[in-house]
Amino acid sequence: MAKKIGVTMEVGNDGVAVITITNPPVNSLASPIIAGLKEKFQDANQRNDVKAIVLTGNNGRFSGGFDINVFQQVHKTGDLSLMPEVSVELVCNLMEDSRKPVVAAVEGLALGGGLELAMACHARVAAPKAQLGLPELTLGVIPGFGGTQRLPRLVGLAKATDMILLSKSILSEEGHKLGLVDALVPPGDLLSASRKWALDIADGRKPFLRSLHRTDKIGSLSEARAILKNSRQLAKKIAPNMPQHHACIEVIEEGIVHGGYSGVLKEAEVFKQLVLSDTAKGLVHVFFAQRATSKVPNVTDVGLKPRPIKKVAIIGGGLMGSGIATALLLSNIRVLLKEINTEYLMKGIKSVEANIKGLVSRGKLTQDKAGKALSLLKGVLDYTEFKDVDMVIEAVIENIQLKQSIFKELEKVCSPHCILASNTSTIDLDVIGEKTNSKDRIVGAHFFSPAHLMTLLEIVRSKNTSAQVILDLMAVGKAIKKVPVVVGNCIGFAVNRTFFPYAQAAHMLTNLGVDLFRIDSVITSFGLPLGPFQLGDLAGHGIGLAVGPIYAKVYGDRMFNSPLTELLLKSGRNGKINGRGFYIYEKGSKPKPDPQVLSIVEESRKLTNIMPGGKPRSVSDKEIVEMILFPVVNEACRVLDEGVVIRAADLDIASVLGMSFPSYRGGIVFWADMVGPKYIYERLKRLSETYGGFFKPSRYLEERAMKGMLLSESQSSRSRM
Ligand SMILES: C[C@H](O)CC(=O)SCCNC(=O)CCNC(=O)[C@H](O)C(C)(C)COP(=O)(O)OP(=O)(O)OC[C@H]1O[C@@H](n2cnc3c(N)ncnc32)[C@H](O)[C@@H]1OP(=O)(O)O
Repeated sequence: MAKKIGVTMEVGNDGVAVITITNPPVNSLASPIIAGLKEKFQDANQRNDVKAIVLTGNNGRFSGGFDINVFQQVHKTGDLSLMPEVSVELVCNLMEDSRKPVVAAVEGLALGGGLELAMACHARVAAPKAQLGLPELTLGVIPGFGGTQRLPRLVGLAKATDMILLSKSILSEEGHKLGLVDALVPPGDLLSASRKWALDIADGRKPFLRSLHRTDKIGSLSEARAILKNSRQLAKKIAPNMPQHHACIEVIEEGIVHGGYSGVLKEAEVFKQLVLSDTAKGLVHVFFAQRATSKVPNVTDVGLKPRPIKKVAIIGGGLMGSGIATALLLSNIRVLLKEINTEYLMKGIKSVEANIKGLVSRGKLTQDKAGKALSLLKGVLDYTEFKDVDMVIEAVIENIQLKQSIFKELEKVCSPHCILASNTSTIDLDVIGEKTNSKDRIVGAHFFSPAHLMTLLEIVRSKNTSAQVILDLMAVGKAIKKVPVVVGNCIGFAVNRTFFPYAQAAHMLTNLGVDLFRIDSVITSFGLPLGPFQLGDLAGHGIGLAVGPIYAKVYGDRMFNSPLTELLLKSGRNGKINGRGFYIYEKGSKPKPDPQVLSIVEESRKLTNIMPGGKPRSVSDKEIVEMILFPVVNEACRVLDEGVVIRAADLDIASVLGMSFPSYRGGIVFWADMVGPKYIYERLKRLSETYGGFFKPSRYLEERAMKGMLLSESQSSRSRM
């Protein structure tokens, strides 16, 4: 059945017209809604029986803002005329400048364009816990329905810039204290209180306030300039590669200096420029791609319901096990943490406590909630209590025999409905479950470190994993505030597999004579938070050395063998964990490049002997980015070709959340499509002619380059799902 969407107006005997937006699930402001609002406001303004107006949203949600699908259509077509005229025609003329008072009755959420409509009303009455914010910058644009002008006038400039630049929403309780919300009432009284408020304005018992005309919260010009100066510094820090933050500050400043209406006009102009920016294209893609991950064919569309998961056992209290335990406890799931002896168990419990204390000290968790979370944790040394757990997550070291024996044991001690998950990052799930008869309930739950902070959860399914088990794990993932991405079974799964050439390419470049600290700095300027060498330090070089052979076994034809990691370890540098790697790590200060590493690099260069003519290769920054990230794109192509992910956009989300690939570049595949498959293919081909198989373009890339297709265009031919 088609969903019912539209705008309705009902005029009561009291002379109040209630205009209601209906566009489930979030009442987004799609073009027909905007047309409907214009029509109803025109009508209400003209009708003699209407004294005052209340604007509200159906089904407990005011509005989630402008319809983001329209941005996507504009990106596909380049046609800006798809954007309806709202800011002046509807918001200023029909609403704010209406001679009849308009009151917003806000419940659930008023975000983006939704809050902007509410701010154009002459008062706002809200139910408790309504979410209010202007998150437009996360989509690469700025508020475009006058929000850059009205929010500062309602909550003050400092608070408004903070909310807009950081895309931070607030609850209606805080909004009430700030003056954004005029009255806070129980949900059941929302409409009656709003009607009354509107009539009070109409009859002169309450002030008729137009937000855009207010100046009482802006302060003096010099105060405003000081606040905007701080905002510019903040923007430089949080968004060095994005245009919308600085553009937004310019627009706010216009309104401060030349008045709100001038600000509204500039806002509309800048908004249109930003909609078409690459940043907006990338961020809008990420918005929809993230939501698409929760749609898994034959899992989420076959009428299955997730089973409740209330108690989880974790085997191994190391870095991963304790992080996973923390994430579960914080979402009120009981955890049994199993270790092999008391010493390790105490260590594991202490790590969980430290994770939770860290959140309290950073103000992210109250003491009360911390106490509640820790009360749900129990340490054990055997399997006695495993009989009533709903799920086990194994998080021991990457040792095939050990994992096989654990799963064999789990099959005996757990109930037959219990989900048996492994947090392995490299080992084939089929091999782990080889010695069991429970292959349908064996699944990979690949968390990223630190597991209580990183949001990606790769759910790895083997050919045998049942749809029910995948659905259950997806539900747990969401409950613990992760973004689950379902992937197929292969060495490295989606993220580690796609990014294994990342460090290798960096090692090759260094062995070709390029300064390793320059490589890190070029890659961080591109937008990744850590360059490949610093990332290696963070993971620990011991791990790199241990998993190398596992990758070499299957992907050996396209690996670059660098002696650098081994030499580094020989010199006692394991990375951040022991304070020394490529960088020096001292408590309380930023990592410092260690000049002593250069002699180790020299030794590596001698051993590999790949510098052309024995001389360091001179490369531009652009070449560094290409030589490091194009091999990653090439591997992403193989991941797509083999059907390791359901859709290319899943790999984008996995790269953004698992590797911190910049979201404003849309993820690894989206970025590659923007650069152009043909260009990437040609560059890799030329590089492979000089430097060999490491750069050899994959069949998938070659095919798409030849046919002029995008990498994201085609579905896999050989699905692993
Ligand atoms: C001119 C203006 O200034 C410009 C704007 O207003 S830009 C838009 C600003 N608004 C936003 O950024 C809000 C974006 N939405 C959200 O943050 C969240 O969806 C929410 C907090 C509203 C709800 O979250 P939650 O309940 O978890 O539901 P969520 O799964 O995210 O969304 C439900 C569905 O609504 C869709 N949706 C949410 N907001 C939407 C919007 N503004 N436009 C179009 N679709 C939207 C989602 O795509 C999803 O669709 P799907 O079911 O087909 O996948």
